[in-house]
Amino acid sequence: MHDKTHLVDQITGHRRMRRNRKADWTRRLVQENHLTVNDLIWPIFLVPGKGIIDPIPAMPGVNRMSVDKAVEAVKQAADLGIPAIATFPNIEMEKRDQTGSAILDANNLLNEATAAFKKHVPNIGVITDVALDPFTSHGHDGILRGDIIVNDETVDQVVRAAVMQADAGSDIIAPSEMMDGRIGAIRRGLDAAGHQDVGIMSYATKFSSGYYGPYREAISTSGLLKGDKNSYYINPANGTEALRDATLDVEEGADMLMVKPGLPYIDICWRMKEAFGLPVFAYQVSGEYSQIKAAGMNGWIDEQRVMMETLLCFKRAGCDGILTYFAIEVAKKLAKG
Ligand SMILES: NCc1[nH]cc(CCC(=O)O)c1CC(=O)O
Repeated sequence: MHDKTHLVDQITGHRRMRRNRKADWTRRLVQENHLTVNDLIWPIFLVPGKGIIDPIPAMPGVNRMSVDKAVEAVKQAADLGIPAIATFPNIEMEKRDQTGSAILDANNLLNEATAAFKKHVPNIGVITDVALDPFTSHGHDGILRGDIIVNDETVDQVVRAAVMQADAGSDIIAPSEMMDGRIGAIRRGLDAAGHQDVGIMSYATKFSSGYYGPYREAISTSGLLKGDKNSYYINPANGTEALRDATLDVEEGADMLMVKPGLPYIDICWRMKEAFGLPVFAYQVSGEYSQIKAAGMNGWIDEQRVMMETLLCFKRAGCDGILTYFAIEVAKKLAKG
């Protein structure tokens, strides 16, 4: 018997957390959260034309694709077991105008792509955005009158666009433009058009964030945008206001909720899951992706490790899934085990 009492023994007594961490098998046994391919939604960028795979400089590894190439890529995503994609179009400049009228073209790039995916890759879900920013000459998500983004007029247009997107085959409408009353209006519009089965994933809490920079390069809105989006996106300082906004979306009929950006707003993910019990998704946005890529490419962090870690953290925070530009890479990694 040795009588040498370490100070630590007096403090911990019988409580030793490291027993469960001592071996790979104990760690696997007690792991609380897991990331699977079923958690992934893959956002993709579309361009007009044929045979185009155009790298986005600010997002290494991410391309803008013409519809034919996107069909091939989406087939690969489906084969890997990814449940859904989310599409964002880079519309020709000459088609952009003050009101984003090209969103009401039934055959616009977005709708053309949806129809192609539904035809050639029927077993993957297609999620489409109804924000006007890819279609406006000023890069704002709504209709600009003077220097005001007009709410109700924008909602009317968004509803018409949502019905057209559903007509083209979209499975879930994901409105990201943060106008008031849009979820209820879209729900009524879809139902009136016979699209009762088309869901709504609300970008319920979309913050006015600097993390969207690379995305704006990807769809060529960065050079257009005058001012900021502070009059419709949420102030990054406000968590309770975000919950209130999401509450309205739930009352108006949202089927799923989204938090955007992801990691810096992970407290909101948790609060939303606790508050509503609805499926909650995080959007690991372009700036989050590019940060990880850039640091990885410089050898400053282990990119693969941080990629997997961040996505697992979303699961721990209560998310049901993540929109991530890493989706294909992650799905391949998970398939290898
Ligand atoms: N409706 C706008 C929209 N749709 C998708 C993103 C960002 C996605 C990303 O950064 O990955 C944004 C934000 C913006 O440009 O203000």
